[in-house]
Amino acid sequence: MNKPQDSKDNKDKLRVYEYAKSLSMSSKEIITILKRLDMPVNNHMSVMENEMVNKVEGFFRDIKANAAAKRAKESSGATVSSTSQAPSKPAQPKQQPVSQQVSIKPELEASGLNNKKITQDRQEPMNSIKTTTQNNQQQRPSQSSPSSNRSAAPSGNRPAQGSGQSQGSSRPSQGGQTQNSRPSQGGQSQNSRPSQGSGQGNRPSSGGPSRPPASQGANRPSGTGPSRPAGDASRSTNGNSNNKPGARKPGANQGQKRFEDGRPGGFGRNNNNNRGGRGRNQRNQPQVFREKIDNTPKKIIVRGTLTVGELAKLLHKDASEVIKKLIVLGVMATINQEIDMDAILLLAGEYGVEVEVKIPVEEDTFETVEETDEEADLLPRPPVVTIMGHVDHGKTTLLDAIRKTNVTGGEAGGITQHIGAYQIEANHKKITFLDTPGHEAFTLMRARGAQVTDITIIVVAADDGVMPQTVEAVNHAKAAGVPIIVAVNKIDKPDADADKIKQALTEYELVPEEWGGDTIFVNVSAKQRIGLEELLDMILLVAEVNDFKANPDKRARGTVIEAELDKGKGPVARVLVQHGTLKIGDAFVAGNCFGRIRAMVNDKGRRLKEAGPSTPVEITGLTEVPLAGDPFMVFEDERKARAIADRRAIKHRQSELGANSRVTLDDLYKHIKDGEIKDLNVIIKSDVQGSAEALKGSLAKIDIEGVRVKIIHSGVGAITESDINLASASNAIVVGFNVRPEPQADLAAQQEKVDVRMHRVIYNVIEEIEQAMKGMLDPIFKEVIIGHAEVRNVFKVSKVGAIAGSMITSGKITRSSEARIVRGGIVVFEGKIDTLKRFKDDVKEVAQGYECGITLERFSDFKEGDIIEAFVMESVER
Ligand SMILES: Nc1nc2c(ncn2[C@@H]2O[C@H](COP(=O)(O)OP(=O)(O)OP(=O)(O)O)[C@@H](O)[C@H]2O)c(=O)[nH]1
Repeated sequence: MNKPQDSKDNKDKLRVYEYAKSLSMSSKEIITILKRLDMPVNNHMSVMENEMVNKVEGFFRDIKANAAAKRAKESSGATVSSTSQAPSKPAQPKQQPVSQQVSIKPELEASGLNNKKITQDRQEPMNSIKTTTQNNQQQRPSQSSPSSNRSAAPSGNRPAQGSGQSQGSSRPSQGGQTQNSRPSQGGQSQNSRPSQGSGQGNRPSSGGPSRPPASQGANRPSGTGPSRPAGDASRSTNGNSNNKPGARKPGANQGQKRFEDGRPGGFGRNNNNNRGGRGRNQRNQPQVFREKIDNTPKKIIVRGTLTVGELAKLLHKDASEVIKKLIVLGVMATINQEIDMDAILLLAGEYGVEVEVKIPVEEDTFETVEETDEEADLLPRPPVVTIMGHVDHGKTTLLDAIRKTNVTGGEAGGITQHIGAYQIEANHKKITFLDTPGHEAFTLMRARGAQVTDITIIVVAADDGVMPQTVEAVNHAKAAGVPIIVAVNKIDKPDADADKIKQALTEYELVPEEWGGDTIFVNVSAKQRIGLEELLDMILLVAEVNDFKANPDKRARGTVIEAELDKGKGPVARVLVQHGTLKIGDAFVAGNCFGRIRAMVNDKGRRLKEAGPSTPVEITGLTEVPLAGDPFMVFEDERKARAIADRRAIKHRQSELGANSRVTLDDLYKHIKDGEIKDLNVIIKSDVQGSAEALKGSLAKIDIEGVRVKIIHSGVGAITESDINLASASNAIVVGFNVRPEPQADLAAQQEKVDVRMHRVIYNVIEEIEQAMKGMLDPIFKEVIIGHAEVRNVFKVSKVGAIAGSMITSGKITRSSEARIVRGGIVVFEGKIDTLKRFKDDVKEVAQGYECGITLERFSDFKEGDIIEAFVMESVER
């Protein structure tokens, strides 16, 4: 076994890299620290003198004073803990050089219980660990270096030395404790450390014996273990092994118990220092262990993966203890390794700790993140209703009638304010109505990604009938998947014919309940206020069926309904709170703007302190004016809100420049192939109803490899902005048959990048769509170079610009080809050939070996020596 001298030798051999390894640190880090401490060090092979180790330890101690105290506390009395540990770590191939089977603690050994090798299988199930850089964890004290260091320090600085101590008895300095701790050392003594690692053979001898085994084991508070990898080490020691690292590790200490002061029992083998002293004392004196206080938290909050160290901290555990547990669970991880959520949950479960997983939302694009709430947190919320219908059918009158008749008693005195939406109460339940009737606003919002409406009311004048905008409204509501209630209005009129309306709407799949369908029809007179209550009842019924709920107990999210710059108040936004509760003082982002809620007013002109789900409010406190349909969300503070708004603004500008994601016939095939599209949404506008119907019928028959055409709207007349909005909101293309887009629609189509196709022959429409679905639409063009010319002279001619007197050096140049100017290998211009002349005559082409004069469109900066490369675009099969 180890003799003191041996250990000493070993000591001397401790290298920076070994020391670093023992601390789970990189050599570079240790070197940096040494340099900072003015210690002489060259590279990772430099020898770590005691003094150096001491200094490093001291350094860590200083900066980790708190952690040290904590750890010390924990480490104190523990009893030998789980057997678990010791597994060999097969899992980490990288690191583990040799098959290491770590033997278990001495005690166990003695009892003949250990020596279990933990096999890989154990680990297989959860190989969650992402990185495997380190060596054996066991040896590595999870603890971060500091801790280990600390321990090490006492022990005499060399972690490795531990073994020496192990002997404990023999080595005074070591303070018995350690014995195990540094197996490696032990090993070393005999062989050099490294070697030892592997060779257990040696170890045993050295280490084994040296270890006062059992006894020590006994002493060793396993508790300590945690903090010190040593604990592990010790185990290993016994057994054997690998320990190289272990050896160095301060771990050694671990083996030891910690003193009350929290320090590891020292080993300090060599050292003369107090620590060493202590170590000795330790042995001789009755050791006072601290009682272990279980300060395990009941619940921890996890936001994604954690490193072992971070998890240990959250659990108020020593990292090495956590590492051990993980090993038992089949996860090999070192302190700095990240473990995934499964492993976190498993480990927390081991400690009986509840885990709340809070994955942070992708905050910059918060509107795309769907928050899921616990069912228990959800409370019913008022439905949000939009009224749509044909012009003059009474939408505004109906909205006003509802607003006036159903103001709650307490708020009757309030002055009605236009804030984009209002709330009424019917049967003690609230209903929110959006103030802007019509499907244009509805679909515009939807095109901007905002889905605020829960229920739509389609108003149809009983004296007029189903009109084009009625149909549009129905299609817009259907495209949005929002439930429809039909309000047959103006039934007070003598020529009102409600049944005619019902009949007409059956064509659009709106069949009244009394006729066996599932659409609710209510006869009303907005003007005479007839049937309003029934209408409200029906709204509440639909709301109940759909079970609209929200969690009021979280930060607010919603949508901007309107916004404007008010002369007195500055930027104001009318927002509909959809989730959570909005409060005065909340910092928020609305679209690309941000602010802090200065004041909130409801539709009755009342100031509110907070607004829950489905509540429309007008807010001030914005820095800029957002857009209708912009998403709105509250953030922790204004600084964060500003940063997010800024990033959104930048991204918005970038995406405006970039390509759009809307489907077009040109890229339809790609979308189909990628499985992104199952239906091709089409809007048809035609000159007469007959052709629209004919087109609809023909397109409906198309079915190419399971992909079908879905007509989401068809109508007669020019293509309107509303059609474009619907297309944009529904990712549809627009087919115009014998019609043209209105100027506004044209503009909107360009802006929204909606594909609009105009045709005069039905067959062409069908063929084009079929071809697009098959990916055979347009030919692909490829460039074919037809010749080169070299510029020999440049003539400047007023009015004409520059003429390049050139020699055709290869192929030919034609008048209809395109050309690029190549100067020194760099293309300086590309464009069309303007003129091609031989002497004074325009020619169609000039062949190789002839001279000619060439001018290009919009280019006159020829230089002698330029190469003119002529090319044409030729179509190729897809
Ligand atoms: N007799 C009768 N007239 C009504 C009724 N509802 C609305 N009106 C009248 O119909 C006309 C149009 O009503 P609005 O409420 O402006 O119709 P609208 O659908 O909002 O019209 P736009 O805003 O132009 O789309 C007005 O003159 C109303 O007075 C009703 O129930 N009975």
